[in-house]
Order: sequence, then C-alpha cells, then structure tokens
Amino acid sequence: MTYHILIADPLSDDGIQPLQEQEDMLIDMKTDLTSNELLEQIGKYDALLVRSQTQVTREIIEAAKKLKIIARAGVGVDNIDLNAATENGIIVVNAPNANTNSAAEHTIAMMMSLSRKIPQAYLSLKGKKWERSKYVGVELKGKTLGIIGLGRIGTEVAYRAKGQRMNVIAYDPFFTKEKAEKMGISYGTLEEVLQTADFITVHTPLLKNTKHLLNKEAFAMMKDGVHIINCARGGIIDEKALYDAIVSNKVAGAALDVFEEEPAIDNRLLELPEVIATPHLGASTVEAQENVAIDVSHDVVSFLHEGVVQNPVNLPSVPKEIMSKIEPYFYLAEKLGKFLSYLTDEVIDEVNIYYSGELANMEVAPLTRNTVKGLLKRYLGIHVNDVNALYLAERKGIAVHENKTSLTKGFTNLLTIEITSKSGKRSVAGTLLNGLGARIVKVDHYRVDVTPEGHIVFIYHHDQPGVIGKMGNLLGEHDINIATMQVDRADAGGDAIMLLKVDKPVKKKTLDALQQLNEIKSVKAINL
Ligand SMILES: NC(=O)c1ccc[n+]([C@@H]2O[C@H](COP(=O)([O-])OP(=O)(O)OC[C@H]3O[C@@H](n4cnc5c(N)ncnc54)[C@H](O)[C@@H]3O)[C@@H](O)[C@H]2O)c1
Ligand SMILES: O=C(O)CC[C@@H](O)C(=O)O
Repeated sequence: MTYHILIADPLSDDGIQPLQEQEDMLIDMKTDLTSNELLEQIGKYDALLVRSQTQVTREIIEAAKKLKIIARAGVGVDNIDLNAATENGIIVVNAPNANTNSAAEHTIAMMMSLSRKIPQAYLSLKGKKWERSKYVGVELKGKTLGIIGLGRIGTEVAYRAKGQRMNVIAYDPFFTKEKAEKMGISYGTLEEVLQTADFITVHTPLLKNTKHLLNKEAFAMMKDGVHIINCARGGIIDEKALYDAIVSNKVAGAALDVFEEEPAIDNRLLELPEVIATPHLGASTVEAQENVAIDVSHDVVSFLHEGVVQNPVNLPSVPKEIMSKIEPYFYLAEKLGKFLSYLTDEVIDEVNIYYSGELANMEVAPLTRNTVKGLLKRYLGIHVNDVNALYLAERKGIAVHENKTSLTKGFTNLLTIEITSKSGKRSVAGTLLNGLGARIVKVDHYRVDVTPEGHIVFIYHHDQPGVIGKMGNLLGEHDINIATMQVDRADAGGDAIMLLKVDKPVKKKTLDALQQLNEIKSVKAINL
C-alpha cells in the first residue's frame, strides 16, 4: 500500500526526513494551494501536514475521504476543526514541546524591545534621524510581569523574566500557591494579575473562555502605563479595546506577534507608534521548525504504520509504561466487542465493561475505546476507530460505563462486556491465558473456551440427544468443515449453546437451513 501525504504549509526540509525515508509514502509539497484547490485535492490524501496558515475546515475534512491523520507542526490547533476531525475518525496530532523555547525567547525579545522602544528607534535611525530623547525606555528590573496562562511557554517565560530580576505573578486555572512557591513566583487571581502587573503577557490557547480575555473591562482594571505582550494567539486580546486603551494612554505600548486576522497587513493597531509587531514569528527559528517537523513526521509514520502516536490532540495519549501493560488486551477487547455486536439486532442502550483481576489495576480507557470500536464496527465498518468510537457511541445514545472489580472467577484477568437493550442484557467475557493468548471464556452464563478469531457459528438450542449430529450433517452437506466445537448447557435437557469454529464464512442459505431444525432456537454467523 502506498500512502499519499500532503504538506500544505512550509516545513523544514531536514525535519520531514523521517517521512521522506519511507518507501511507501508519496509526499506532495503544495504550500500555495487556495482553500478551493485544497478542497478539490484533499480526497486522495492519507495524511495532511500543516502549520498555522492552512485552515482545515469541516468542509475540507468532510471531503477528505481517505484522510487518517492531520498533523499540526506547532502547538495551536485553532486552524483545525477538531470536532469535525473527531467525528470523521481522523486523528489530529501536534508538536507541543518543540517550539516552547523559541516562543518563550520571542516573548522576552518582544518585551525588551517594547520596554526600550528598539523597533521605533531603529526605524528612526534608518530614516537618518538621531532622536535620543524620543526613545527613552523603562527598566524591567523590579517591575512586575503578569503571566496569564502558565503552561509550557508561560512557565519558560516566568523563569526567563526572573533572570531579568522581574517580579512575576501568574494566573492559570491549574496553578496553585504551592506551585508558585516552588517556582519562586507569586500566585494571583486573574484580577490580581491585571491589577498589579506593569507588563502583562498572555500564553493561553484561543478557546471560547479565552476569547477577548483582555477586553475593555480588563484594561480598565490595569495600572496606568501598563505594557501588553501577545505571542500566543490573536483573539485573546480584543483588538478594538486595546486600540482604545493605547489611544487613551491607559496602555503605554503593546508587542504583538499574533492577530485576530492574519496576515494582519491592514490592522489599524499597526498604525499606532506604541505598537511593535512581528508577523507570527514566535516559532520561527531553525531549531523549532526542524523539531516540529521531526515530531509530526514521526507521528505520521508511526500512525500510518502502527496506529500509534506520541502527541494526539483529539485522543488522550497513553504513557509508554501503561501502554506496554495494556497492549496485550487490545486485541481481546476489540474482538469481544465485535462478538457481542452479533448477539443482538436491537438498539443498544448501555454498555458495561467490567475489568477484573490484574486489569482492575490498570489504566483501561484505551481498552474501553477499543471495546466500543469492536462493538460498533459491525455496523460502521472502517468509519469507527479509536478516535471517534466513544463519540459515535454517545451520538447513538449508548451509555458506556467502566467498572473495576476484583472478582475474576478463577482467572488472573477477566474482561467482561455486557450490553443492555430493550429485551435485556447480553454478555461475553474473555481472558488472556498465560502463553496461550486470548480466549472467549463465557457467553451470557455459559462457559466456553474459544479463540476470538475467524468464522464462528453461534447456536442456541435445546439440549437433547442427536442435535449435535444433525447440525454436523447439515453443515457437511453445505460443504462447511467444523474445526472446533464448544457446547454448554444450563441444565440437562434445557437451554444450551454451541460455538462452532468453521473454516469459511457461512452463507445465509446454510443459516436458514439450520434455523429450520426443530431443536434450534437461533443461529448466527459471527465473523471476527
Ligand atoms: N506565536 C507563536 O508562534 C506561537 C508558538 C508556540 C505557541 N503559541 C501559542 O502559545 C500558546 C501557549 O502555548 P503552550 O505550549 O504554552 O500551551 P499550554 O497548553 O502548555 O499552556 C496553555 C495554558 O493556558 C492555560 N489556560 C487555559 N485557559 C486559561 C484561562 N482562561 N486563563 C488562564 N490560563 C488559561 C492552561 O491551563 C495552560 O496551562 C498557545 O496559544 C499556542 O498556540 C504561539
Ligand atoms: O506555524 C507556526 O510558525 C506558528 C506556530 C505557533 O503559532 C504554534 O501555535 O505552535
């Protein structure tokens, strides 16, 4: 199989080496596509790599019938419609750590340029003027830097600002007084940061709750003569409110790397002498660009080859040490889910997954996703995957619950899946047997021992003499060879089940013939 990869924004040549080394990957570098051209062409690609320019909209995602992965060479994924990607089962990855230093260094560079008016003085001198008294700046030492958003970049900015002998106060919903003490900075509420800082820098993502975080009301709370820096995302600051605050002398100056609309050629903030700006250059260093491209290239290769990624955005990442423990159960979970999907044709209301024995001590969320994927696969085929399984279940009104119990009924590990529909509950249980691999060990309350693979004929029947022979004969007449057979019953002469492993898929006419036998209550062909 050959994978088609589209690189839609400029990426470092050295960084995409891991992709170029793959013999089964054809790479198209098309960095000047219009959105219409992208829409027309996206249908043939398996992977799409972008930076911040390309807008990966719902329309593009819905036209991307083969697309499996969108890789954002950088942090912010606000140019990608994540909901659309998740709904369509497309994994989104980014490179969250690769440009942290560059963005933090750029923030400090912008703050120092702002405090000493370096860009303005530079332009003046280039214009053959020697204006020493016009460009008097302020020192950073002893001033307070307010940081809003203390994630990767905010934290690096905090440490660098301490190096400038600044006092640092930060607000982040996940930041505590204890953490502040450890870092040697101050903890503040948003209001406290706004009220006490001489310089304010924002380092949050652009989200619903951070859109226009710095607005008219926020500027009103700030000290007179405050300086503002935004090297995170345009839109965190309300640009109109910033403009008014600068014109009214509330804000002494602003350093902006990012804008509500980019490219920000006609932005009127740029007309103000108090505003210095760069065209979204926070991550534009040789090192950051190489690192982001390397990180996303590795993720694209490993996802297309092995279904594994390091930096998923729309799927929780699983640490390696946890993954190594649960990985052996992935196969079992999906097969049990798929097996169970054959046992009912009714709408499923609820799925309960019971993790028992050693499984009860593990991080099982990825197994839950795989179970649900298996359960939905019969109906949704390739449209369900790890990314969208839980989303699709929720959309179909299926409640999924994880339960952990120490009851293992003699097994060291036991995974039991139970579905509830209007006519009641059905369940299947499986285990990993040491050295022997996966086994289905229970169907409803019947005990069995079957490998969860291949073609299975599943029969509900009355336990009575001759029934097994009759079925064997009938399958023989239909050219179906029985590989293994498992039978269990509730009571002698009562209800019973039979699981026949057969060598090839069983056709409908064979199932109909089996169903005609008096002893048979129901029969299903299961293909795992
Ligand atoms: N200018 C550039 O070229 C450039 C480069 C890299 C990153 N960025 C941007 O910088 C920003 C930060 O990146 P990061 O890697 O540090 O992200 P991060 O996820 O590590 O940190 C973001 C922090 O913001 C906090 N946050 C969320 N909502 C908040 C709120 N309402 N108030 C206060 N804090 C809030 C989160 O708790 C988190 O700690 C992102 O927007 C990213 O896109 C820009
Ligand atoms: O692609 C870029 O250079 C911008 C990257 C930056 O905005 C990010 O969020 O990582």
